[in-house]
Amino acid sequence: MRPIRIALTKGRLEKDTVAVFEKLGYDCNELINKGRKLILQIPDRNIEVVLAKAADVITYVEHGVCDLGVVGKDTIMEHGGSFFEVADLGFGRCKFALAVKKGSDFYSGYNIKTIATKYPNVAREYFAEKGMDIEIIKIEGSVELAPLVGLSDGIVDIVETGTTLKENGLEVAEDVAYISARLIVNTASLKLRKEELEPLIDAIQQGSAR
Ligand SMILES: Nc1ncnc2c1ncn2[C@@H]1O[C@H](COP(=O)(O)OP(=O)(O)OP(=O)(O)O)[C@@H](O)[C@H]1O
Ligand SMILES: O=P(O)(O)OC[C@H]1O[C@H](OP(=O)(O)OP(=O)(O)O)[C@H](O)[C@@H]1O
Repeated sequence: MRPIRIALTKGRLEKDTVAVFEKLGYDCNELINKGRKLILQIPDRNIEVVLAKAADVITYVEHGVCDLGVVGKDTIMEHGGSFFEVADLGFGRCKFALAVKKGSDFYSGYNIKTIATKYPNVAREYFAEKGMDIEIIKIEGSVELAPLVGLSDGIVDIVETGTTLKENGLEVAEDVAYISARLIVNTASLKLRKEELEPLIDAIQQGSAR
């Protein structure tokens, strides 16, 4: 049988995830000195770590080629999927928010409002719950630009420190959802490799507790 495989989101969540493994005493040499390598070994635990883009972490876990995944709640909310979310790891904290130009009232007037966002499903669901019709424009990055140049009335985006909003004359109108890194697990793996996975899930959960 292959080693237990964990898909890890590249980028902002990477350092904190590796810190959890280090706290558990795992040999993280390959992870720390990874270069351009994408599959890395934690040799003393017979664990393989796969580095992937956030949405792909879900894909690898859903297909069962990875047993576990570390991914932001933002990605889970946007992409959904069939897996178990087993732990809130408490790092990668930020939020989804509706933001507008400073001093403007998003809800004023009767026109259909336009939202620019990298997260169309999250935005659609948020306004659907309010029973509000909106137009969504998908943007790939630097979403804060959209209301500034007149493309949209507001944005639904990730806010962490609030610096990007502040430096661009925008402000939070409403908080949409709390975000943090989550541990996800393939549904079949949890049954078939229960004896290996349960202690590992518990350990990662404990290692992530501050
Ligand atoms: N300020 C932030 N902006 C974006 N994501 C953040 C922030 N703070 C924490 N996160 C979390 O970190 C995760 C990874 O973010 P990161 O920017 O590294 O990758 P990404 O969202 O896929 O962006 P990109 O497409 O630019 O690679 C996010 O999914 C989110 O859960
Ligand atoms: O509240 P802050 O601490 O300023 O962080 C929030 C910013 O960080 C993210 O952008 P990212 O850096 O991933 O770039 P992007 O806009 O190209 O997605 C997010 O989309 C916001 O723009």
